Amino acid sequence: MVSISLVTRQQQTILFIGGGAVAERRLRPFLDEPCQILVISPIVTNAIREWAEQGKLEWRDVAFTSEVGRDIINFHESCQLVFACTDSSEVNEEVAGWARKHHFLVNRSDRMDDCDFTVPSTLTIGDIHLAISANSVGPRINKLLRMDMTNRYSELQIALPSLKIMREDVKLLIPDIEERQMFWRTHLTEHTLAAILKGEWPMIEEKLHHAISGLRIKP
Ligand SMILES: C[C@@]1(CC(=O)O)c2cc3[nH]c(cc4nc(cc5[nH]c(cc(n2)[C@H]1CCC(=O)O)[C@@](C)(CC(=O)O)[C@@H]5CCC(=O)O)C(CC(=O)O)=C4CCC(=O)O)c(CCC(=O)O)c3CC(=O)O
Ligand SMILES: NC(=O)C1=CN([C@@H]2O[C@H](COP(=O)(O)OP(=O)(O)OC[C@H]3O[C@@H](n4cnc5c(N)ncnc54)[C@H](O)[C@@H]3O)[C@@H](O)[C@H]2O)C=CC1
Repeated sequence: MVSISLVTRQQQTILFIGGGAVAERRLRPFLDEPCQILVISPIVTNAIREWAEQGKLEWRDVAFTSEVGRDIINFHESCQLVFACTDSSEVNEEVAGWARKHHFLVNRSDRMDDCDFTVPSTLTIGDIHLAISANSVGPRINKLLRMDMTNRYSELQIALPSLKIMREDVKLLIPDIEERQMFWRTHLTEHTLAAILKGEWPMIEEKLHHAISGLRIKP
């Protein structure tokens, strides 16, 4: 299993066949991304219906058939990701076969062993995006880990914006990559992280500012 981060494009279509609870959960993270979302399903959840009404996605209230598949190919050329999340294994099987014929990657909600990609639990702390895959150990473990990490790393949120600015400052002040790496290895250590997580960011921030000021006055 390889974890990668997906960057979507405005003209890319993410396709959902089925519009139940699982589709809603998988679809939600795409709402804020630059992409088109197409849902093919006779029935959808209230949330999906509302998103369709608000123009956040396109919903076609039809069952998946090969004719619908042809239509999708004609109008959505750049649809590389397909979520087969109906409550029928036969339909999911048919969708997966159709999608692979067109070289699309498939996620099947009923069979992890027939997925080209799976969906991890995710949490976002400022610019940090953490993904948790448990290789089918069970969604309970994913959820517990996610909640634990959310609590554990919440203090980082305060530090990240300043750290980002400091990184740019240091880049300018130390043009050499190896020297720069040395600077960060010295000043941003495991102990520093532990201190930030304990709520000591103001003190760490001052120390880092001091170290960066030292670079400015170096001959
Ligand atoms: C393989 C995978 C699917 C894939 O990616 O293709 C998969 C498989 C299955 N999940 C099942 C059940 C539930 N899954 C959830 C929730 C989540 N499941 C998610 C991911 C994945 N689930 C992928 C593995 C990811 C990995 O570990 O790498 C999350 C992260 C993302 C998301 O789904 O959006 C999200 C956690 C969100 C969080 O962080 O809280 C809940 C709800 C809950 O727990 O609250 C329930 C129970 C209630 C319900 O029925 O809804 C069953 C049926 C099991 C059975 O029948 O017993 C299967 C099928 C099976 O195991 O075969
Ligand atoms: N991976 C996961 O996290 C989980 C996976 N599952 C699996 O996912 C399946 C779906 O779960 P839910 O969303 O809870 O079911 P659901 O019953 O809420 O939704 C099923 C959806 O499939 C649609 N559908 C049925 N036939 C269709 C067709 N021919 N074409 C297009 N759409 C069609 C229905 O209109 C409905 O919107 C379950 O049957 C189970 O196999 C279930 C729970 C969790």
